[in-house]
Amino acid sequence: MYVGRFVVVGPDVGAYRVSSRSFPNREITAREDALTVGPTADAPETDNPYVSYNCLRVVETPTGETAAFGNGSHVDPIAEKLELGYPARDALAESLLALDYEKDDYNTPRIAAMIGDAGEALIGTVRKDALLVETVEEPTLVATYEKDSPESFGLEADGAEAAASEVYDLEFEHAVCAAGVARTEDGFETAIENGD
Ligand SMILES: NC(=O)c1ncn([C@@H]2O[C@H](COP(=O)(O)O)[C@@H](O)[C@H]2O)c1NC=O
Repeated sequence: MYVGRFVVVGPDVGAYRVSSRSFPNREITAREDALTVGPTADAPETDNPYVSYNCLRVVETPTGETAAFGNGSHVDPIAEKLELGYPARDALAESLLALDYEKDDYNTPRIAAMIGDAGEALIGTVRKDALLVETVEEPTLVATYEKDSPESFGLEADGAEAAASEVYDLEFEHAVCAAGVARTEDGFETAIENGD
């Protein structure tokens, strides 16, 4: 099954996977304050605005650290609103709605998730027909296609590296790269899985 990009999030661990038919030559790199999806050195040039973006950011909010992740440029306003102290629900809903679903051939939804340092976790998506933002108590998945409403998902990983490799290895077709994030006693740890 092809579900496109997806996030999984629970109170302690989260992950984001890029699956792609149209632009598989991509990788995640660690920048100073973000994990970024972008083309590999040998990738053909593209002007597709949805190919490169910060997919995961860890920010300081007025109440502690928070990790935000998703499938596009909405991750930045979500992170910035969380830094400003917006309630997590509002940061997700306002940013998803402001940027809205992608105006491509598939009306691709935007998906997002966050984990706060007290274990508060939320997931959200904006589709052509809906805006959904939910608090989650157990690992939950939402994808761009097919599984496009949040559903319970048995993520077993208990660390960032394990989460990135677990979602990368899932059976869903056209895996490209993945990021993982986990809450630890010393703040959030992140990890990247770019395959072989
Ligand atoms: N975020 C991404 O990495 C991403 N990659 C591709 N897209 C969009 O999804 C469309 C379909 O891509 P694909 O056939 O690779 O699933 C692309 O034309 C593009 O508009 C993306 N946008 C949302 O998921």
